Parts: sequence; structure tokens; C-alpha cells
Amino acid sequence: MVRLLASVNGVNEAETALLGNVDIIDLKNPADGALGALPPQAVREVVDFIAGQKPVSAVCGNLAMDPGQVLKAAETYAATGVDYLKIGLLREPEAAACIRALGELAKSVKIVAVLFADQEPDHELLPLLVENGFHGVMLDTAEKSTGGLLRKLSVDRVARFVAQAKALQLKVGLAGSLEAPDIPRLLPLEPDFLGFRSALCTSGRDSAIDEDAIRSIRLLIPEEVKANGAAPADFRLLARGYTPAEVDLGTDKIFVREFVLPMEIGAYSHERGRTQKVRFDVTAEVQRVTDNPQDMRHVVSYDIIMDGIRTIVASGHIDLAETLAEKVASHVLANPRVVRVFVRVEKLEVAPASVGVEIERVRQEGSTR
Ligand SMILES: O=C[C@H](O)COP(=O)(O)O
Repeated sequence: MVRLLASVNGVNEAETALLGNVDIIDLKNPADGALGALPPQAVREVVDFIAGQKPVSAVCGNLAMDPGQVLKAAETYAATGVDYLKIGLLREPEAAACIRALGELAKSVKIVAVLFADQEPDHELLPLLVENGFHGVMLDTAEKSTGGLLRKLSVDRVARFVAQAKALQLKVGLAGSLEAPDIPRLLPLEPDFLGFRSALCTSGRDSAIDEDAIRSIRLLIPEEVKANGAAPADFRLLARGYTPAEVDLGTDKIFVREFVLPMEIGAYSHERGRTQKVRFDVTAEVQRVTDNPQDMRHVVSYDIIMDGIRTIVASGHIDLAETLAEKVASHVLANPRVVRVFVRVEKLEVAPASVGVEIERVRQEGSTR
């Protein structure tokens, strides 16, 4: 299940977030950047106000990578009674010593490390976080005015980060000026939570959060549904395409055309260890879910197709264009609303003309992939 974390600046906003049914109330001072902390007393007030209705996290401030200072701040905020502490780790050699300094405290409070997508996050810190008992890790952006997470780090790199953290049993969160169209792109990566501030505000990150804005984000992150004691919804399925229509409205086609990427491909030895340009054309036939599409729940985003291609291309050398086409088709059909997909893969640098393959694949009856 992917949880919705909302960053709030005090009791009033915490109440709004509670009404919006977010999953985690995160405390920070947005006016002081990605890691601006509220005074400990203000954090305590929110912890008392929430009174266990939702988990509460707090950031510990814009800390220099000084182990003593980091530990002191963490102890101060741990004493407020929050469920999670968020500690920002800058891309500096002392970050490792700061992690070690928190090892003892991590036995009594859940600590989540925050790494920045715009500072080349250091994957080598992940095992160290585990060794020192950290609960989780999240990617955020330090600079909020220059675009969101997926503009700072390509989707395949975010996917690799999530997969690596999960393989180490760390809880993993993603944030960074996330907007509605980012959500269907990030849900398939199955992070443990997605974090928001800017998208919840009426006019900019420093303005107040707004109930309607929270609601529109909440709608895009499936909540755990348990009806009559039935098994919880399959979030992997929901995450890939939201709820399929109950009545048959027919299909539409979405497409990505002339998407060219350099990649390692080819069965010849001279094609190894170098990239060549490959062009992708994909058309997906998708079930319609409404006559009145209004938000990301109602569409299958073409970004998901491009994200899949980028991730497949980044995964390493592929010998055959046929293998590549099958992988792309399979990725697109992973979305339960896609009933048929057409994929053309063309190698553009092989011969005087382009060469490649076209395939068409259809969802098998009853298959959820
Ligand atoms: O922890 C999450 C952040 O508060 C997200 O803030 P943002 O959406 O403004 O980047």
C-alpha cells in the first residue's frame, strides 16, 4: 500500500490534513526550505492534537553534517513524541558519521533519512542506514523552484533507488514538488509513501494547505478498501490503472510516436559496449472509464509508456529488437486498462534504412498480469 504523507506547519493545517484523510502528518516549516523544522513545542502541540489518530513525523531541521549536532537535534525531536524523525543527509563525506551517530537512538524511534534527488543521492548510504537501524529513506528535492522529482532524476533512476531500498527492507518514500500527473507514474514503483506540500497549497508552498487540493491528491492514491471483512484491494493492480469501469464504454487509443533513445542493442559483438539510436512507436488501446475524463484516474498516462521504455532501455544491453519490443508490450499491458498494444522498434543506425520489428499483443482473457 502506498501512503499519502502531507507536510503541515502546525495544528490548523494538521486538522485540515486530518479532514483530508491523509495517512501521515508530517511537520515542518515550509518557509525554511525542504527541511525547515518547527519549534519542538509546536511539534508537541500537534502530536497532542492528533492523539494517535494518524502517525506523525517531524523534520529535524537544516542540519550541518556534524554528528554531534545531528544527534542533539534528533534527540530533541524524538522527545516530542513523534512516530518518525526525518533527518536530511547532505551529499558530504560526514553524512556517514551522522548516520552512525544515530544508531543508538534508532532503537527507540523510527528514523527516516532524507536524500536529495538534486544532489546525486548516494546509494552506498543505504546499507549503512540498515546497519544503523534506520526505519526508512526518502528522496526529496532540496531546490523547490526548479521542477519536481522526475525532472531532477529520471524515472529509471528513481525506480532503481526504490528497488534497492526495498530490497534492504527499508521503507521508502518519494517527494519533491510532486504533482497529480506524477502519481500514476510513481505508484507502479510501489514506494511506501508519497510526500506532498506544494501540491496541497492554494498558491505556492508557503501558503496554507487546502482541503480541496488534498482531496484531489487523495483521490489519486488508492486507499486501503476493506468491505465486509473482504480482503484488501490489490494495490498493485489499482496503482497501475485505478479502477476499471463497471460498464463497457469501449476503448480509446493513446500513443507515443517517434520516441528516440540511445541504447545498447544488437547481437553482433561490434554492437556491444556502445549505444545506438532506437525509435519507438507505441499505441495502446485502453478501456474508457468515463464519458467525462477530469483527472488522472480517468486516463492512462502516455508518461507511463515512456517511463517503461526508459526503464527497459536503462536496464542494460538487449540483443534483439524482438526482445525489446516484447518487454515494452509487456510493460504496457501491465496496466489493467490496456487491452491491446502495438509496438514498433526501429534501430536507426544499422543500415542505410531503418530496421526493426512491429508486434501487436492482446490481453489474454482473465489475465491481470
Ligand atoms: O516531505 C515532503 C515534502 O514536504 C514535500 O514538499 P513539496 O511537495 O513542496 O516538495
